[in-house]
Amino acid sequence: MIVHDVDLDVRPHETVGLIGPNGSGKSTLLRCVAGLRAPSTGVVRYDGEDISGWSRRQVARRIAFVEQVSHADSDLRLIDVVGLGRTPFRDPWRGPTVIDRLVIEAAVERLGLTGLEERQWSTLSGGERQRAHIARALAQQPYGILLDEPTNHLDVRHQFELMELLAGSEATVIVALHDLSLAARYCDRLVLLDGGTPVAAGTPDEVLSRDRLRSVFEMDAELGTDALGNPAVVYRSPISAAGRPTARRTAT
Ligand SMILES: Nc1ncnc2c1ncn2[C@@H]1O[C@H](COP(=O)(O)OP(=O)(O)OP(=O)(O)O)[C@@H](O)[C@H]1O
Repeated sequence: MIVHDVDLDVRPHETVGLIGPNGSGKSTLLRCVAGLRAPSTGVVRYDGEDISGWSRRQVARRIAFVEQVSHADSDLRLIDVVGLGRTPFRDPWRGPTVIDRLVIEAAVERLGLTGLEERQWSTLSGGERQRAHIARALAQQPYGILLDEPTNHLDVRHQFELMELLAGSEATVIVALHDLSLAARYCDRLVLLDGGTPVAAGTPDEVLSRDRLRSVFEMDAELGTDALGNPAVVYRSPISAAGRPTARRTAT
């Protein structure tokens, strides 16, 4: 495959949401942008520079990538995992500098992980591990952060805190999300993938039309606002194979 015809220009400091159904190509596209997967055609450029010949270290000095899966079987402590974010900048023959320590400490605090620094990785909950990976990405002090479903293990409060952190960050952010309301509320722009191809890009209002929610997500739904005036997708029901909503009762 797997992803094709992508022409995506992400501007500095922008928060771009990648949305699309399961298997639509979000993770694959993120891996290409992260330099972990070479596109068979086309190029990935950071600030106009083709990254195809770059080392992992060169990429990691610019971009942090928070992938979806995180293994539990590690004997590292949380602070060691967050500290990995400093690796691209570190002299391999020296220990962490004072700056490294301060940056790591700030990232731990930012993700609400203070007090868990010494905990073994295997004893952390899924959400704590996910937040530690995001702290590791912040410790990298990157120009850009790529995140693949970073809210999937987080409780509601941490989901919102993370999205506020990303939207308010100086870094350029590309984040794959399944939660369309979070995407609409916090992303400047959305790119909608379907079958490996971007089928729409623009502001949440432009992208999340009722027709697209129907044709791409197979949901009878629409983008509106919640009681507080924030963007929110209201779902009525899945669309059946016959093209009609399946639920008898529909939410308003
Ligand atoms: N290494 C691979 N070899 C063959 N097919 C692959 C490979 N990696 C991914 N795919 C396929 O490419 C398609 C896109 O996968 P991808 O993981 O990018 O989707 P996604 O939008 O991130 O999905 P999800 O929402 O389920 O996480 C899927 O059909 C997947 O099965």
